[in-house]
This record gives sequence, C-alpha cells and structure tokens, in this order.
Amino acid sequence: MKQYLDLLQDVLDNGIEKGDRTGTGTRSVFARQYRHDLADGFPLLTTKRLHFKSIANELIWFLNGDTNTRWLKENGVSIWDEWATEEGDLGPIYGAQWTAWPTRDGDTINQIDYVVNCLKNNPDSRRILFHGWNVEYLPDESISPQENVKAGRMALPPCHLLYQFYVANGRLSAQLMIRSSDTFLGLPYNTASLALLVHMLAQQCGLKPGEIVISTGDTHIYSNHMAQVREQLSRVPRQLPTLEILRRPDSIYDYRLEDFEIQGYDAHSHISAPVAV
Ligand SMILES: Nc1nc(=O)c2c([nH]1)NC[C@@H]1CN(c3ccc(C(=O)N[C@@H](CCC(=O)O)C(=O)O)cc3)CN21
Ligand SMILES: O=c1ccn([C@H]2C[C@H](O)[C@@H](COP(=O)(O)O)O2)c(=O)[nH]1
Repeated sequence: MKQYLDLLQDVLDNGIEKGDRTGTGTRSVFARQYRHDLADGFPLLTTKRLHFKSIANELIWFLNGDTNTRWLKENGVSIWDEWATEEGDLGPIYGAQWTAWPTRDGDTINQIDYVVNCLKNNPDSRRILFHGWNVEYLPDESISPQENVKAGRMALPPCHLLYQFYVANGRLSAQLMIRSSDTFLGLPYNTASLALLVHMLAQQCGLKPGEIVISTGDTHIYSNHMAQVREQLSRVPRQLPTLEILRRPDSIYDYRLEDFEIQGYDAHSHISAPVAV
C-alpha cells in the first residue's frame, strides 16, 4: 500500500494546520484519491498490524442494520464505544441508513438489497450505489454524540458516505467517497472494509473483485498522531496478504467472521494512537 504512505506524506508536506470539532487540531489537505487493484492482494496495511477482526465484524454489524454497540462488544470490538450512550445506542447511523432508510409513509428501503439486485440483473446500470447521508437525522455539531442520540439523531454523521459500483469484464469495482478522513486510524479501516465488501458482493453476484478507489474530502492527520505517522513512514511495506472466503453464504447478510481467512499477513508491529472524540 505505497499509495497510502504517499498520501500520509502528502498531508505532512502540503497540509494546513486547522482546528476541528474534537479540539485536537489537525494538519489537512482537501480532496485526494487513491486506487488499488484487488488482484494485487488484500489491502490490509503491512506497515502496522491491523485488527482484521474489528474491521470484518464492523462491516457485518453494518450489514445487519445494527446501530447498538452490544453485538460489537460481545464480539470483541470496542471502536464505537466512545460515541455510544450508556445503553450502547448510536442513533440511526450507517446500518440503519444502509438497510432501513426511512420513508415518508413509515416504511423503510433496503439500499443493500437494491445494490445486490442491480449487480445481478442490471450490471451496466450507472446507478449502482448506496449512501448514508440522510439529512433529516444528521447530528447537531454543537451538542455531544450522546445528546444527539437521545434526540433521535445520529451520534456522528457518516464519514464513508457514498459507495458506487461498476461492473466490466466480469469484475466488480467500487468507489468510496469519504467526506472526512482520519488518515492514521480511520482510513486503513475504511480501505480494508471497502475491499472486504467488494469481495463479498462479488462472491454473491458471480463476479471477480476488481479495483477499489477511495476519494477523501477533508484528509487529515491529528496533531497527536504525528510521531506515529513518522514511525509508519520509516517502515518498508511488505507483500500484501490475500483473502480467502471459506464458504458461500446464502446472502450478503449471512457472513460471519469465521468465513474469512487472511492468508500471509506479514505486518510490522501495531502502532497505537489515541482516537479523537
Ligand atoms: N476520530 C475518529 N476517527 C475514526 O477513524 C473514527 C471516529 N473518530 N469515529 C467513528 C469511527 C470509529 N472508527 C475507529 C475508531 C477507533 C479506531 C482505533 O482506535 N483503532 C485502533 C485499534 C482499535 C481496535 O481495533 O480495537 C488501531 O490502532 O487501529 C479505529 C476506527 C472509525 N471512526
Ligand atoms: O469511518 C470513519 C469514521 C470516522 N472517521 C473520522 C474522520 C474524522 O476525524 C472523525 C469524524 O469527525 P467529523 O467532525 O464528523 O468529520 O472521524 C474516519 O476517518 N473514518
């Protein structure tokens, strides 16, 4: 993932110091893009060890339409805890909008069903996408995530916003728009998660994984991640691992962590960093 390291270097070289909602301070650039061909391996960073378990379980949790941290915690994932209420609620975040977008007649629309249906029956469509930016439920930035949840709003507005798919020569590609990208902590997760979703959708729809393209809006390094970023940039990337899916579940909603096997993951040691809340 040299592209990822180049992006970190770009933010260091060209970034502007800015304040941000969390009060941490960032260095940021605007609007960048990188791509990775999934035929070249699974994009799990090798310059620091990542918890694939957190990434895969979070995606399974989104696809289940779950917006409470209970199931994540039971499955050893704590990455959403800081934004949840005491009961574990996060409001109508990703899972709700992806699988149960509320309609004015009180019903819901499952955008994932729509995408699977398009990929199977109308793969040339230029409308194969889903997104989470439901303006009615966006949080009020002046109050806390928990207060927003109690008011029926999202704890945080979606960062990974718009997922668009493209089929050509039997290969499934995807582009993801991330409006705000925590390049040290969030982006490695978002990249691997997109790749995993493409592998899963491709398997369900009889396609091969193609390319992933990630477009980031406010592309930042938090001021308390600088030493970690420099450490990471001093490391030499190794060969990427591969992903094997051990069974073909009945639907996109039936995957479990045990279905995924990451093979040949030879990563440098983990680098911990505080998450900005
Ligand atoms: N500031 C910020 N950055 C994010 O990336 C982020 C948010 N907030 N809020 C919502 C979600 C939660 N996400 C997170 C939150 C924490 C980690 C994190 O601390 N990762 C650690 C390991 C933690 C673990 O897997 O248990 C890491 O070193 O990657 C990663 C993604 C992504 N999102
Ligand atoms: O999937 C995710 C979720 C969140 N982030 C980061 C991006 C920002 O650093 C914060 C969100 O704060 P906002 O003020 O709402 O932009 O979380 C990410 O990189 N990836």
